[in-house]
Amino acid sequence: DPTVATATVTNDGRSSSTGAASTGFETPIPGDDVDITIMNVAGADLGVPQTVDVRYPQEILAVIHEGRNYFEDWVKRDPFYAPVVELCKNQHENCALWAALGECEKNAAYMKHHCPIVCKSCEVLHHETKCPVDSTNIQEDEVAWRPGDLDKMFQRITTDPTIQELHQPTVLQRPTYANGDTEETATYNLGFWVVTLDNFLTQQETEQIVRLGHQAGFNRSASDVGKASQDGSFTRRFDEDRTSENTWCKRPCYEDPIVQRVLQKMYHVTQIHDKHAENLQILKYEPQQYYKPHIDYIFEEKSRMQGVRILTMYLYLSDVEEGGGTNFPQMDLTVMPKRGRALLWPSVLNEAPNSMDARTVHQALPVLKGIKYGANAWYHMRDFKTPLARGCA
Ligand SMILES: O=C(O)CCC(=O)C(=O)O
Ligand SMILES: [Fe+2]
Repeated sequence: DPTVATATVTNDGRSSSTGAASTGFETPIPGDDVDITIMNVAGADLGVPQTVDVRYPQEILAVIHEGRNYFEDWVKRDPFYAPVVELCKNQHENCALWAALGECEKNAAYMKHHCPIVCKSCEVLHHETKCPVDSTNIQEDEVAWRPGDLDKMFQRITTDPTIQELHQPTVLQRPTYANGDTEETATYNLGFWVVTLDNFLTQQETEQIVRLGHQAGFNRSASDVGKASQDGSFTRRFDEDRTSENTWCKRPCYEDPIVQRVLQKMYHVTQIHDKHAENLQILKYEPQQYYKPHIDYIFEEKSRMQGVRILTMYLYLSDVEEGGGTNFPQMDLTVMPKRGRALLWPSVLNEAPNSMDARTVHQALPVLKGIKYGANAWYHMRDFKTPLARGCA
């Protein structure tokens, strides 16, 4: 109803995975002499005392009451929670209000960590205890890219004589014109780096990865990355956004000698150690299957041990008779599948390599004829394999 004035309660801190960390609700009609809020010590035993908004007193007090029961009956008594009893507290005065307005679900990423009692989510603090991220502890050499390294990597890939000879890199997009090129003469567009390497994999290598994928077993892909919405915010994807199937190249696939050779080739090109990479994610698309526009960058990982995804190396493992291109809608660019071809693009900015490059939205267009096999290699800012082994990734 457009005539109803709304105010916005904004959870401070990070933006949420549901986009705006906000909830619209009615404010008193201007001129009303109602005090909007009264400060109250409700829930002072559960962390920061909670503001009781006079428009929702019952709801807020009910949330606090339930949260207290949860804390007293479960968290304090169940040994499972012992490591986090002291840590689990509401950290913001509006936790109860937000919970009453449904924010524990709508804005779970922020709420579960900052309002764990009213959201009944003390267990998430286990993760933080088990998987601590101390930014002062991160060694320079543990970071894949410092500002400027992204450009340096792509400059090297596109000029190194050995890479030229072995893989024939093609620049489809780059941030500025190369020396001597002009708008008229350039065979690429300007934008974030997009480079393909034809003949990156041999037929034997592609066939082996596909075989190992089948051995591991393909499953319908689940949500795992951020999806661009119209307002530029990002939400968790729904399964309809991705109809392909995938599997992960863990053991024994990861230890296969042919896979190890592929990983060495990837290192030769990227110069990013394999420990920064997720296990290859092997994909299979049958006719009509697709993956809607999304970004590979994951906001939540900024504060995790592994850091954000900085680079995607996508491997085409089959020729596709028709369709199945990888399309970058904002850049009007489509890369067609070709067996053995690798496609490289960054998810972050050269000057700020922890920050997302929002132009990198991409999709897998529907396969029209034939079967498409591919594989994602996602590189992270920091070591991915150690947190993976600890259950922290
Ligand atoms: O299959 C493709 O062409 C792209 C797949 C993709 O973007 C992904 O899996 O994240
Ligand atoms: Fe992707």
